[in-house]
Amino acid sequence: MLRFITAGESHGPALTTIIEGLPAGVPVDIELINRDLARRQKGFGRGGRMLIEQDRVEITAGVRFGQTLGSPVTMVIHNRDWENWQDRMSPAGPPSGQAVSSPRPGHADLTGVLKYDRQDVRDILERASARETAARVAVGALTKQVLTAAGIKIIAHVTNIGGVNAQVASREYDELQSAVFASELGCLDANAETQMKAAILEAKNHGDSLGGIFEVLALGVLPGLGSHVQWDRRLDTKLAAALMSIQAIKGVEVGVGFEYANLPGSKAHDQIYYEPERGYYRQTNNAGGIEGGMSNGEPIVLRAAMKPIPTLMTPLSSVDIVSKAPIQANTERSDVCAVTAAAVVGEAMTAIVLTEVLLEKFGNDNLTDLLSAISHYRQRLAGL
Ligand SMILES: Cc1cc2nc3c(=O)[nH]c(=O)nc-3n(C[C@H](O)[C@H](O)[C@H](O)COP(=O)(O)O)c2cc1C
Ligand SMILES: C=C(O[C@@H]1CC(C(=O)O)=C[C@@H](OP(=O)(O)O)[C@H]1O)C(=O)O
Repeated sequence: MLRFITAGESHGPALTTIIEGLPAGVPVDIELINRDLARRQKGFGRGGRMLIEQDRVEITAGVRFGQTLGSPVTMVIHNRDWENWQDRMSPAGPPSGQAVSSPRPGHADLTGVLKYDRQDVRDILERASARETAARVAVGALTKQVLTAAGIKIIAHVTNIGGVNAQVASREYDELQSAVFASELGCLDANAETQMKAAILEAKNHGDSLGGIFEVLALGVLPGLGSHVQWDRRLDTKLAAALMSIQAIKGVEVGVGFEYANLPGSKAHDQIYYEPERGYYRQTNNAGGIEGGMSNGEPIVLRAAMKPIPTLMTPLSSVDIVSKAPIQANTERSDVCAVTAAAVVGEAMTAIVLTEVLLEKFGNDNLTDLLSAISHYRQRLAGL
């Protein structure tokens, strides 16, 4: 079973993750992990923190001479900002600086202090912060190296920011990837991107914030990953949970998603065809590559909606947790819009889930056996 956890506070010394269940023999390219970490830091509308950090991964277990060993892999990403926070984040104390007593609507602050019996909102916001997603992106970039060996490619792009929608024509993967990498917002529509940037700037000037939507595409996915036989083994269950687990994600669609509600069955379902040299195929992909909780061999298409960033420089009303008097919410340094970063995290979470179900189906001891099992399965499906 592939599993991972992360640890680390936003302004603590480092983020750490342990991943267990990766096969031995996977070639590990650290620069590909660093490339995704750098992509996650991008995006017009990010706050001052991104000028401080230059995320790079350090692998401290489970990899030797550029290959996984089959043992748990540990990765560390150091927080450069820690240097500025050592007194306020000291594990040993004594407390320094003022406790934060003004919880922000939309953040974990108020419910966190109540649930965990804390008197300083910082005790909650440090871990609730999406800084943690840097560790997830490192895990995703590592699992992508298994997926690449199996011929599976993933890319995410931004389709909406603050109501400005991108028009996107379908393209080959390599073209998609270079267009996403070249765009400041990770958006495939240059005109929409200009309007999105103007909307972000306007929000910033008003002390406001914006959310949006990103789409994740997974190409080359074999049919039969996930299962219809149990609720928690369904691929759509796992992917929706993985995307929903990203801070500020409030909606997930598979394929045409909510649009299904407006379509009759005759227009909704992807009809099935067969050609000897191609096998089974569909001419449409409303299902987004998943039927009955299993991948069906068509591209997987997912969309996730992100709410606007909760920290506002023109703050919302709140209540002081000590005096209980009305107060303005805390105005920490903050992003104005982080949909571009969230898209990279979505790509990582999708990679992790697809790797999990791939390894569940074909075995996770070593890469050689994994690729043989995949090849045998492909041959059976091709009727050889
Ligand atoms: C990449 C990324 C960056 C974020 N940056 C900020 C930020 O700078 N300020 C902020 O208040 N929230 C930010 N958020 C959102 C909060 O982390 C999130 O709203 C909060 O943890 C509460 O969780 P919830 O929105 O899922 O309920 C960010 C989220 C992501 C995914
Ligand atoms: C640090 C990151 O994102 C942070 C997510 C975040 C939040 O509340 O979620 C708040 C901000 O942190 P800070 O208070 O240090 O400026 C963001 O910068 C990151 O993405 O690496």
